[in-house]
Amino acid sequence: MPARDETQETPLLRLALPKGHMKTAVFDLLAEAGIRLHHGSRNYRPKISLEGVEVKLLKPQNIVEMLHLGSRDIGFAGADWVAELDAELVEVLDTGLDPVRLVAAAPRELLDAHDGGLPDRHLVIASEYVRLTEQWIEDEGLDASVVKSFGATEVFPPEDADCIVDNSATGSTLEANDLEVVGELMTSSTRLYAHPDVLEDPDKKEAVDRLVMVLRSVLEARARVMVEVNVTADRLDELVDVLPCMREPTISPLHSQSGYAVKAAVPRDVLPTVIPELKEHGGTDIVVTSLAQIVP
Ligand SMILES: Nc1ncnc2c1ncn2[C@@H]1O[C@H](COP(=O)(O)OP(=O)(O)OP(=O)(O)O)[C@@H](O)[C@H]1O
Ligand SMILES: O=P(O)(O)OC[C@H]1O[C@H](OP(=O)(O)OP(=O)(O)O)[C@H](O)[C@@H]1O
Repeated sequence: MPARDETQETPLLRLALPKGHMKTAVFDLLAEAGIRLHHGSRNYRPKISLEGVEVKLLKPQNIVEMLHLGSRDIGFAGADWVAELDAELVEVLDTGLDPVRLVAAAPRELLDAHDGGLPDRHLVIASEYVRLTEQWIEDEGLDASVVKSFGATEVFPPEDADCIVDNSATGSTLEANDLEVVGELMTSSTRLYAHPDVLEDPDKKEAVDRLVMVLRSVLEARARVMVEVNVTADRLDELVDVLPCMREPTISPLHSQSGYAVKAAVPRDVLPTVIPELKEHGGTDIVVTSLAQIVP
């Protein structure tokens, strides 16, 4: 472990936040959870509004290494780099943010010339993910060697490699370079990882659990909306039957006994079917509102 400045107060948690692709979504998540960060554009040590937490911005690959070495306690990183670096970390939260697929891809021309598959000869595969690529070569029983890339992997074929292994989000970089997916090694997303020892320390564990709870509450709230609907007493039961909710809906009598107001946190993606169904089952005055946080 690197030398520590003993004159500085030891933080309870040393948190690593990602620079690069994953930064925006992670910073938005923290902001929605009410966690403020103060930093200048070139300052990699922002101040965080969580007592006892010290923050540093690092590239995700380095976050995995620092967590593995134990010089950081918790940090956000992609599952792909945790797998590539074979790091023994504990995943404490999968945010599901910035999902990517780690894929093998080859030039369309090459595949077309070999009945849609890879040629049966020695292949050169370019990738930043050398370990995972070597594992894939073994799993697929290929005769291949890996050339390590440091970005711009898609430009290697056809002259400098036969195919590539790289992450793909929208697929537009593969498309722009005439590459077609021939295999999927894994899927990845932004996750919060901890060094195993952190969870053995009760104070640190409590701080991690609290952070995970508030972040999860934001993710949960993003996936749901609050639906409020009025209904007459004779149709209450049939309306409640078509209303998906977390546990039981809240039912309140309307003024002058004219019916009920029903309220439930509903998964956002069922709205297109649920709203018409509520109307069909006697619902009126339907109001849908966004949620900020849900703690079950
Ligand atoms: N659209 C995306 N493109 C690339 N990596 C992404 C994307 N979305 C999420 N990630 C994840 O981000 C991590 C890599 O982050 P990073 O910002 O360092 O990417 P990079 O390609 O090395 O960036 P840079 O182009 O700045 O070198 C990986 O875990 C990867 O899975
Ligand atoms: O599927 P897409 O939405 O096109 O995104 C995936 C691409 O984005 C990243 O590249 P980046 O722009 O970071 O350049 P790099 O390869 O040089 O790191 C990644 O390495 C892929 O090449």
